[in-house]
Amino acid sequence: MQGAEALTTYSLKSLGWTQHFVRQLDADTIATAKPVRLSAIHRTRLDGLSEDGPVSLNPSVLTSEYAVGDWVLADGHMASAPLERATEITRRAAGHEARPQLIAANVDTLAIVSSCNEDFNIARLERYLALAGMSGCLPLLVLTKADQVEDADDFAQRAQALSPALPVLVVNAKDPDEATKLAPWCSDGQTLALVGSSGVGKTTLQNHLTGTDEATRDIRDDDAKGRHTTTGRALRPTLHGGWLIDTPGMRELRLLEAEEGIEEVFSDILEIAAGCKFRDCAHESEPGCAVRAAIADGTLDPARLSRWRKLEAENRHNSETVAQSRARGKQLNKLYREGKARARLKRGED
Ligand SMILES: Nc1nc2c(ncn2[C@@H]2O[C@H](COP(=O)(O)OP(=O)(O)OP(=O)(O)O)[C@@H](O)[C@H]2O)c(=O)[nH]1
Ligand SMILES: [Zn+2]
Repeated sequence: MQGAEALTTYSLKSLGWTQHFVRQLDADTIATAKPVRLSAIHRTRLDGLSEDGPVSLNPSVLTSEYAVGDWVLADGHMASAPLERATEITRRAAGHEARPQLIAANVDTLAIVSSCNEDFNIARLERYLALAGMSGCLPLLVLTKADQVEDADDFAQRAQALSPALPVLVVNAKDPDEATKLAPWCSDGQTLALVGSSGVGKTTLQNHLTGTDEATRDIRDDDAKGRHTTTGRALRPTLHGGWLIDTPGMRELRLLEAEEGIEEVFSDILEIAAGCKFRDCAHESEPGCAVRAAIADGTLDPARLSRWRKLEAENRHNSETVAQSRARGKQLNKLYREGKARARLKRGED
């Protein structure tokens, strides 16, 4: 390794290769397979990283079937279809058709970034948690701009109340030492992605984690390709032995078929609703409504109920306008269950 980035090689493990992918190969393939992790998807070409360094491959299926973070097997310059993903982040595509659009694959942890000020919004955090649940990624909550408020811990406590198991970090993203609090989630071949509103500090955190600032990043891209571009940088190595995925779509994720994720985040309400007299109770004016009773006796926060309603309504709206939603939904549910199982396994190992 001569310092030139193009010569850098990685072991499969450090690229994020796990048993999940090994299991998909038969005995013959394992010996000869050339696994490649995709780092950028172009119109007719795929960039990837292999044990032997960066490669450029020709797709064997539509390029829209591939996502940054996918694993493929290379046969010469030909890429196989993507291996079955461990996790999959999709969003509702812009425009009338509203197809599900792949954002990224095999992201281990989805960091939900919010600042400790105007941006802090419990309903939005719940949306992102639902999204993480649906994608199969483990959620991590990062509260930035701790240096700009007096009561950062208060924000952390309110966020923690969403789920006791949720890791919550409070940082001043501009401080490199504080940014390294995210290192455990992007070390040892682990892949991290950041979501959150504009201006909350995602770029600042990513630059610290990858050891680049915008200026040097631009210069390096000029050097490598002879033109100014950051498209090759969708999958970037961190200083800690892991990966960051940052695609344009990652920044504006919307809910898609997130029902299961919503159910998980609002499981307390669903448990209460199980006690309603009518199975299809709308919790409006029906007799024997356990949800309204819980609000009346103070066990359920009415604001939380209305956030749940809003999210459900929005999700229904999104889902109805999505063509192919059923097939995709089934596939997502499967991934979601696998992700949950994997998450449990991981927690057990800690
Ligand atoms: N004081 C303080 N400033 C911060 C912090 N995090 C980010 N900023 C500043 O907020 C501004 C926006 O930060 P970015 O990292 O560009 O935010 P972003 O989330 O990448 O925004 P988009 O690129 O629009 O998605 C910059 O001026 C940062 O220096 C923080 O924790 N404390
Ligand atoms: Zn009810």
